[in-house]
Amino acid sequence: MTDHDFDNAELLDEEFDYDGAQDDLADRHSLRRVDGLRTELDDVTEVEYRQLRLERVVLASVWATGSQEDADNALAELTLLAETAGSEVLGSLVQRRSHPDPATYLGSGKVAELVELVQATDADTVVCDGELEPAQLRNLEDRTKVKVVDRTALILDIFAQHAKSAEGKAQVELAQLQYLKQRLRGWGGNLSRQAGGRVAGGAGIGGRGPGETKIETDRRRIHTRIAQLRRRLRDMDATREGKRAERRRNQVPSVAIVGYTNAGKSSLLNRLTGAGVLVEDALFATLDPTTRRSETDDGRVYTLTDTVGFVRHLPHDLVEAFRSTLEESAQADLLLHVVDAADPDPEGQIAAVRTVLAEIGALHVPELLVLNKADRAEEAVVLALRANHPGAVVVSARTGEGIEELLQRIDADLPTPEVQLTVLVPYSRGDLVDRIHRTAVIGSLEHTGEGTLITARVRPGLADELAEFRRG
Ligand SMILES: Nc1nc2c(ncn2[C@@H]2O[C@H](COP(=O)(O)OP(=O)(O)OP(=O)(O)O)[C@@H](O)[C@H]2O)c(=O)[nH]1
Ligand SMILES: [Mg+2]
Repeated sequence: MTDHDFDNAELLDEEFDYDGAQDDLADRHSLRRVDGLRTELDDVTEVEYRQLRLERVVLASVWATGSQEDADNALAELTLLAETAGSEVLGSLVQRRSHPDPATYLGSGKVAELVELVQATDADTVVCDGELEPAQLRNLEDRTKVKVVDRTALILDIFAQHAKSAEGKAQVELAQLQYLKQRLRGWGGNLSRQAGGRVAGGAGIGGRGPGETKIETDRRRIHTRIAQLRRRLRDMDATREGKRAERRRNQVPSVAIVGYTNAGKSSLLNRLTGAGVLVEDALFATLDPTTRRSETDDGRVYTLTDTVGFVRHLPHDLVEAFRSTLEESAQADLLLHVVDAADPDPEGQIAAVRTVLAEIGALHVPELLVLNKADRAEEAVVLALRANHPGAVVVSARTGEGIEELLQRIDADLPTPEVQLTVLVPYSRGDLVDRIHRTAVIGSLEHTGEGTLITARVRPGLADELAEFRRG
């Protein structure tokens, strides 16, 4: 169940309750098994999300373009990703070269250093930045004698740990299977060769997905499973689309909160609506979209949706799997693009987010840039960002600074109702008057002997329903 599962009547008529999202964190750290995945295909597709096991990792990265600072930022982000996955980062190693080595990712001298680093730190996993070829992973495993995973596997692993709704879990499993499918040849044998070694358990990063050796024995079944997941996701999307259509019919404008992971999207939703959504200083805390209702000063209702954060080089399989979730943003009336102004590279984050927005066809939606964490950001950085992005609003979800201005900007940027009319609504139709209050911009309102006389700007759907009461 996602938070989308409310109906429109509820949306218009009731306040949302506290939804217990704060308990997410406790949930997330406990043992979980995905329901509904173990029916027909017991032997291959049983997916177990094991209890978070702290892994001892070292990071390896090839730095091809950009400044030293870019390289440092990239490594800091990889560290944060690894920690989010529950690992302890023991060391890292960066190599400057124009291309990764086709056989071993790092050049041979660096591979020798990596082997030493693994031994010296007693690490059990190497995480390489970027997306590696199966052969590169295999060769590095042969040399280091520990498990080697890439950035894509790491992100998939975080998503697997964080997925909560049935839809989110299905989406992550689909992405994991797509990723594994391309790497079957490279993985299975390699890991079984190492049976008895430290990686034999198959737990931890890259091992939390579908079991590799079993999968290798039946590739066809992966395809069956993928088809099944696709079907299931299509059905779920149909349900979601039904709700969206309902909202469109009632013409409730929607605002989607997008932005880089950890930018403060959930904090902002909480600040704007008191929603009680999980906030965590971790990457990809939010995977399931949460929708809350809000109101403009003149009482028009709109929805605010918080959704999964973006990251540089978001794995393509994940974007594909999460397409229907992400596409919600493409259908919004307004995007609040939240930026962490205290991040070392906010412009890089903005660019990465826009790349994903382009990929999901959301560039046509009006965007309001929100520079968040103003309480922590350096003034010079905020000034530079404002100069580059005129129209951006500076806020702090933490202190509340700028929130009033933001609300006003949302008001102003929401689509305004198009149809100007005067209606005389009989007292028996209080429901219509109520909807006018909630969706229209009211010019004047007067109680007369025959009913309520209202002059207002309303949206076309409501104008149609009011046709018989029009006086002008
Ligand atoms: N100092 C400061 N910290 C903030 C502010 N807004 C959010 N944070 C912190 O930033 C971290 C991430 O906040 P979230 O709201 O979970 O960010 P998110 O964008 O929803 O992150 P994901 O769901 O993981 O993509 C948390 O530790 C917040 O407390 C702010 O205005 N100032
Ligand atoms: Mg969030």
